[in-house]
Amino acid sequence: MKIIDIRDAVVPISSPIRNAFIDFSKMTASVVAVVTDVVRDGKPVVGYGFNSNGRYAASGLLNERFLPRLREADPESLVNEAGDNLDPARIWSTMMTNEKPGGHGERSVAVGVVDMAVWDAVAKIAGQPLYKHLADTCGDGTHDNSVFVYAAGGYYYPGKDDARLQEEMRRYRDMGYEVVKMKIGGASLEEDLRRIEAVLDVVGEGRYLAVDANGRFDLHTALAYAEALKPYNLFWYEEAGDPLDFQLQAELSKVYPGPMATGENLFSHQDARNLARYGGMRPDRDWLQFDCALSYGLVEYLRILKAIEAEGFTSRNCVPHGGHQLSLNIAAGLKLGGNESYPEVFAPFGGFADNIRVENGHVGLPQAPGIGFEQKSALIRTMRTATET
Ligand SMILES: O=C([O-])CC(=O)C(=O)O
Ligand SMILES: [Mg+2]
Repeated sequence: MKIIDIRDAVVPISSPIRNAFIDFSKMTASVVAVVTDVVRDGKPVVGYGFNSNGRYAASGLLNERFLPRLREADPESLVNEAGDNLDPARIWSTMMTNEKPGGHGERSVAVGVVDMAVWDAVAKIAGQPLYKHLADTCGDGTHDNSVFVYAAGGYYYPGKDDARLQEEMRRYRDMGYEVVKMKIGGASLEEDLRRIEAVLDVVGEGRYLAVDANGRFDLHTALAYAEALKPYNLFWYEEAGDPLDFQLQAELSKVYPGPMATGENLFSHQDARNLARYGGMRPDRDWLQFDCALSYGLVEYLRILKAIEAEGFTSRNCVPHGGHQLSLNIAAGLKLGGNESYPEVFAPFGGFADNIRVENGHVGLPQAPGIGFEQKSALIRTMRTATET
């Protein structure tokens, strides 16, 4: 078998929302389709990928470096020993030929989007949902039947007052989510505390609310928020400071007793290991949010899991950023702590299969082969139209 075509496109995932650091008015994503010569149900198997959210489309990197390397490679060098399926690790190494280590930048996004499409194709060719394939080939042979998910939203946008924020959170709870997440750090501490209390009026207790500062704070501000947030006993306090400021994170963990979360802007197993080593993160309560789609894909995520396990964490510490179905499959197949979900933002990329409801804060998984894009009609339509497949 072989890859016969790889197509990429840029799609908007823009909206007027704002976190503490950026607005999403011009946000884009890359979509990639890997077309194979394998036929299932009378049609060629096509794997799809996209690059999560928060980083812009990587078309320059894809078209100048990573896709030409795959197109120029001997097709046989990209398949497994048996020659009956793609080999994600070999494809990864081919893409990374002549790339120096370190300074991961955003090439990890370009590699990540292709890697997602490759795994989708691999599971479709294997005739299994990806979570089952992962459990069998990279896990312990068993998988979780449902995954903890929380509803991420609570953005700042023009004209949004506390009543609108409360309505949004009420909708998430009505959809079956228990834990909701809101943005902080885009307003004064006083205003954010008022917003937090408004949401607590809806969800009842701090353990149902996570807050996300998107790396906005210096140490002084991070500590001031920590002090103010402490009494609420929140689900977590996320990305207080710059993603690479491990000392800030470590200082914070000395004074903030509640759970903290970070890692969505670390894009390699080396960076993940540094966070685990030097960031003061506590395996008994903290959460690691590496997003495989932004960080060289699932091939690299397997290395990330190994690296953090060597530092005392387990896969259950991981609740990836991004709200996408690849992480959902990883969460079920490799037994992570859960997955993010965006019920109302980043459409059609946020959210899960159309016909699977969230119940008691957990979501089930589709049975169809692949990652499950075909079970989310608006998303597969967007991907097919963009790549004309
Ligand atoms: O607003 C964003 O960039 C998304 C984010 O941090 C998250 O989902 O945790
Ligand atoms: Mg975040």
